[in-house]
Amino acid sequence: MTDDVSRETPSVPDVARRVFASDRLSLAERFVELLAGDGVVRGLIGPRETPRLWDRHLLNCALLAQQVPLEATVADLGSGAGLPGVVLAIARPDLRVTLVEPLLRRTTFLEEVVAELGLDRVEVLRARAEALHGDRRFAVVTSRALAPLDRLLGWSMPLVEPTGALLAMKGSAVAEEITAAGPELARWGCATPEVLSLGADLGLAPTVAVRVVWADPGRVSWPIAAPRKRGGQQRRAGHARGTSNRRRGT
Ligand SMILES: C[S@@+](CC[C@H](N)C(=O)[O-])C[C@H]1O[C@@H](n2cnc3c(N)ncnc32)[C@H](O)[C@@H]1O
Repeated sequence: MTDDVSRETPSVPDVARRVFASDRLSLAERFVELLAGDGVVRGLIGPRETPRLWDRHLLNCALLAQQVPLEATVADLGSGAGLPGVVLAIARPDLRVTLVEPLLRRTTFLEEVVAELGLDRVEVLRARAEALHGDRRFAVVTSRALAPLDRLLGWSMPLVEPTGALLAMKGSAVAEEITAAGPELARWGCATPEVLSLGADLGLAPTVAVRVVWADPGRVSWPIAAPRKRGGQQRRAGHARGTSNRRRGT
């Protein structure tokens, strides 16, 4: 860390008052403090991110909340320090959020954050996404900075309910990712992805997300099996390796 990087908690921007309900804003502020403090000290957030915790992290993750149906179950894959999962839980207390993260250092931080903020509808699972295949399904499966879309489909779609959606935060290369994922989208039986540009109405730099749903929800059977690769063996998604590594909590 260079000396010129401020570790001070950034102050709340005015726009945050329009993004978070008044009774949830203090939780968002506390989460920013935790990220700027322990999150940086424990190496979960780069010190250079501290001044932009609101703009680059909290606010754009909160924009995703508008896209999640009422009282939905949400799995946030590769949650890291809680982005976007913890922010969704703060912004939308009606949601049931499962934070899925394989690294102990990160799940320990997540459990502390959940306890400190009193987020009683949030569970922390120390697991890789694949370890939940065949075991759990969710209305919405979110992620940010986890993997390119083609790989994300294989990790996420077995967890998506027939009428649910994958909702991934992406960067400006989203169109290229969708093109590259063409064969995987077809193989999994997904509809054409929808690209969302969020935040313009609030004067924020656009946050880009992609939503992927099943093309034919009526044909999605359970457990959702990985579709056959040309010339390859079909394998049951529910028997993904790593299940023995799945643990609740730390
Ligand atoms: C680049 S970080 C992104 C963290 C957070 N989503 C964010 O945007 O700040 C990717 C995270 O995904 C986790 N991860 C990697 N492979 C995974 C998998 N197969 N299933 C679930 N999480 C995974 C890593 O441990 C890491 O915490």
